[in-house]
Amino acid sequence: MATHTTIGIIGCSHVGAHVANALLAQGLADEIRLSDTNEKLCRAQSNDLLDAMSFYPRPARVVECDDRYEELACCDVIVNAAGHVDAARTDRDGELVPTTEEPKKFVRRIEDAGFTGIWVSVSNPNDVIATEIRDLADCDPRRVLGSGTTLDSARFKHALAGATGLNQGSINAWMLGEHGFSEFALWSHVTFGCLTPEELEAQTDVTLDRDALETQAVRGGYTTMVGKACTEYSIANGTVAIIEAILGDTKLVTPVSTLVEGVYGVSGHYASLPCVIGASGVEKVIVPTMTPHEQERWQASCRHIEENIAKVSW
Ligand SMILES: NC(=O)c1ccc[n+]([C@@H]2O[C@H](COP(=O)([O-])OP(=O)(O)OC[C@H]3O[C@@H](n4cnc5c(N)ncnc54)[C@H](O)[C@@H]3O)[C@@H](O)[C@H]2O)c1
Repeated sequence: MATHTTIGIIGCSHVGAHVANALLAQGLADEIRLSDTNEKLCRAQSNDLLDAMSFYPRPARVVECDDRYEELACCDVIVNAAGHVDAARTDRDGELVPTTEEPKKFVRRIEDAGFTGIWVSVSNPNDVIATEIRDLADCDPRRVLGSGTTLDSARFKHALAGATGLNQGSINAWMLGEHGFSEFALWSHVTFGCLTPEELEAQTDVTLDRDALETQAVRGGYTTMVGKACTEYSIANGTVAIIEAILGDTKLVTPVSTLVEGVYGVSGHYASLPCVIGASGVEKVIVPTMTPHEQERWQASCRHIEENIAKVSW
């Protein structure tokens, strides 16, 4: 673990503020640097977090940086949660044009000010924005990752736990491809404890409706969105799990959006695959053996990301 950990957060509305709170609640940061173009919001979030300091396990500094992005260059990790979630009311692709405008305003400024840490991008469309940040930073791709299907894989486990009555922590289940409607469940690698879905069905009275469970994972965010116009708890905790793996160099294996290079015919942009996360960021991309059907779905999902990338420029 770095001796003095400083985490930057760009965009401190629902997601950014929850990331900050979760980091402080877990005692993972010595300093949090908040940036938001909405200065009133940035001040309010800083003040609210400082008001909570008595209840966190250890003291930390919270620094309000507004849009003075260079002040984030000293961070170990920068979380990008700058976005326009209102444009994603029915589909994350709604944010394609407004949210790809944002990294152009800060990535080069922060890199040129000497940032050498890891970018963890949460903003949507997640794979497009992560590709953009890496292109703008023009850096080792290990230094840039998107939260990708971290959240969707947690949603898949939520659905599977509901269907089986088993604890989510005993379920190993992955959504891969785009963080969006084209993603797919890697059913060939789902396990309950050490049982395959077929073994579980043979030994219990559980019957898994695979299509319905996958739909719950893909569409589950919109159950939350219709009620509160954002999603925040799961993504914030998932992002903090990634940050913890970077700070602690823990070699966590988790699905994140990473630069795809020659995976089942796909190259040149970000999409989610299982990755080993450590101090350098994405330290290894793991390519699971996919069935022919999963390969087709992976390629179709990546085509959707490529079509979106072709619609914007940076
Ligand atoms: N990857 C995931 O699983 C996941 C889950 C939930 C939300 N999201 C995405 O995360 C992003 C944030 O979500 P939210 O609900 O907090 O969105 P939001 O629209 O409520 O807040 C975005 C914040 O970013 C700020 N901002 C915009 N441009 C900025 C810039 N250039 N510099 C600094 N601040 C800037 C805005 O002022 C605003 O406060 C959105 O893109 C959303 O779609 C991703």
